[in-house]
Amino acid sequence: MISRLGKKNDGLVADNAPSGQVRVLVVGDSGVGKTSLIHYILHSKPILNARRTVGCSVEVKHIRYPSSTSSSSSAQIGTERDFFVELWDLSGHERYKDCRPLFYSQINGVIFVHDCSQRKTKVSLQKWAAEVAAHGTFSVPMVTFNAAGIPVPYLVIGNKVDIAPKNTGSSGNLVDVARHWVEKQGFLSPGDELPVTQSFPGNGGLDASAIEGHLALDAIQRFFIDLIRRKYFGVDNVKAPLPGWTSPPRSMGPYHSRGASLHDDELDDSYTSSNGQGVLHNPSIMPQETFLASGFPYHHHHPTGAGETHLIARSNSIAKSGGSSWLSDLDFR
Ligand SMILES: Nc1nc2c(ncn2[C@@H]2O[C@H](COP(=O)(O)OP(=O)(O)OP(=O)(O)O)[C@@H](O)[C@H]2O)c(=O)[nH]1
Repeated sequence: MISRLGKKNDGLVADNAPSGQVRVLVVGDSGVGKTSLIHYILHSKPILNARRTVGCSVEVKHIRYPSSTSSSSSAQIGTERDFFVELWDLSGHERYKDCRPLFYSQINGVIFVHDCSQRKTKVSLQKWAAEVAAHGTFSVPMVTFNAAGIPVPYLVIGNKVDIAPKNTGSSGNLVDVARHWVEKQGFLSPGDELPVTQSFPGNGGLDASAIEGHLALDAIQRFFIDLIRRKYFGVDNVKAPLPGWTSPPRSMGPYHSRGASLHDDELDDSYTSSNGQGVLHNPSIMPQETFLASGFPYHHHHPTGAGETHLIARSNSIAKSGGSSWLSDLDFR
């Protein structure tokens, strides 16, 4: 990836080295799909064999800013800079509870993930928020603390909507869920037959291109760009809504004092985007608090033991160096 950086692009000269980096923690209970989500964010396609994370794994996404999703008013004419978004994928397993705080350092943003098919993972987000708030150090913290009790923006992503019990009028059956989603996209009218292929095991197959649009990648990109803007451009886009999202009236203010937590009823206060790509909650407090839904039909196997990804050596090196990350070579400030 690094070799691609520094190319001239439409007459705009980018620096030879990335201009900076933001760090995003991705937390939530074991098995909610954090690794799978990160893979999708990076590669725009579902992962084939998600493996349980050992300790912590870090993936890096390259973003060119101003990008096509940034607002023109914020763009600096004639400049285009490269940034890295570090996605720190923390194992949700209890056995790593004690070592996790080692990774809660210099955080620019947090993505909380829960599994829509298991309500307790949503309730757990309060615990996760408290853990990050108690042990984290934050880069460019806000003066006030938000609903999660942390001083940096966060996203909440409800994953596995494909297998979650629905309040959408469908039965919760995978094919029904896919039909509902395809209808929302405008690909199908109610009553039309859902095109299925034999490529998807178990249910006779679903069209992959329809499935793969279920996470609002654009909203996530905006979140990353907002973090970059906060850190490097001093722009705090607290109240600006994402384009294409409608917002119901809401009385809650943008921030809560420290000690506040993510409440279940807040997580339930949902509405749907006008482009139908996801579910977004709490619009009045965007982008500090943005709620998305995602889900892709997966094979269900979550290997343990021998199948685990082995990143513990890297994790240890972070511990030994007293918090200075092996990713420090990516921090080009
Ligand atoms: N049906 C469905 N399964 C999913 C989805 N996302 C992930 N999975 C499956 O859920 C299991 C766990 O996914 P992971 O991405 O490893 O979960 P994790 O949160 O990283 O888990 P830990 O590493 O233990 O913290 C895997 O079998 C995935 O294939 C989804 O959107 N829908």
